[in-house]
Amino acid sequence: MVGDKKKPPTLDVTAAETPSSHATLTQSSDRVTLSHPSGASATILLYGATVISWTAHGREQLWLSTASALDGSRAVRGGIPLVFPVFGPPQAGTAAEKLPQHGFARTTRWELLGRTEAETAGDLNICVDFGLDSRSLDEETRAKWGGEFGLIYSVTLTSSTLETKMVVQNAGSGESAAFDFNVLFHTYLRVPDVEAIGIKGLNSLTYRDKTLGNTEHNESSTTLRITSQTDRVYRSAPDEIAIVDASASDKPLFTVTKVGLKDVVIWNPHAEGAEKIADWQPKDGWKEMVCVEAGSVAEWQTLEAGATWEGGVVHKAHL
Ligand SMILES: O=P(O)(O)OC[C@H]1O[C@@H](O)[C@H](O)[C@@H](O)[C@@H]1O
Repeated sequence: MVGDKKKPPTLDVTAAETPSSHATLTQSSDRVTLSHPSGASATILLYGATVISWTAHGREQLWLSTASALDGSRAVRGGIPLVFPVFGPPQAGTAAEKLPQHGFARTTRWELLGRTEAETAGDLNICVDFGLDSRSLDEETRAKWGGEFGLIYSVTLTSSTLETKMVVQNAGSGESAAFDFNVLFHTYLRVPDVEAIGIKGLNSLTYRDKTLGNTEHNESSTTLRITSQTDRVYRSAPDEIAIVDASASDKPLFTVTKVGLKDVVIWNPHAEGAEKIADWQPKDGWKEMVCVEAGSVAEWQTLEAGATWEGGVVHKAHL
């Protein structure tokens, strides 16, 4: 159950335009598109509340496979899929063991709750909220994970940023209602050339390398370069990660700023991984993307009955 206190006021989301600000929200049966007066935009599918497009500075900022299903038949390959309540393949012996990889949030249709607008530092913020709770899961999914939860997912667009924020509420009662969860924003950033980018902010962190049998390592470079298949979980990362163009004097491409989230996952399947992913197209699309995924995934987050957790990430596009 999504708590009423947290639930934003439901506005007239079908309104095509707000004349005073020239911000628009258009809605169809399967998606919502936000348009900002600067020309920036964001499109979110109700299926998985998956952001499938974010434009700023006149260009697409996210990578989306041209072979991705967008009809609700499987998780979207690209954009920003939501990972909840488990990250990766669930471990046997955990409460999430029967769930599919990355949980059910990305493969469940969410409810559109409403839209709000505000002005900060002279820029308009357009925010749209989506809700999902345990009562709206299908029987099969409910049988696989017992948590009584409410989620509110907010996507906020400004002229150059896209913020994604999640509120998790434990709607159960009694001591046995506590549940453990992981949450992660699986952002596929579009970059001009992945082998020319540098990722800054990870130096001296411990990471688990999934390409090396989940072994633990220490990051020794100040700038991570992607030269082969990369799949790493960096623990307790700093809140700001910079993605720069290392071939152009470290020109900033993106800044990813997390709030209330502990870890950062860096993933690029490279040629060998992309080949094995059925819905990955074009096959050499790995050259134009990098996943910089902020989340809390290295350890479980425990939420007691009645308690609320929140965390989010601001993606800033510099170009
Ligand atoms: O194919 P999926 O389920 O969307 O997952 C994509 C990738 O997601 C990343 O977050 C994981 O670290 C990778 O191990 C995984 O391959």
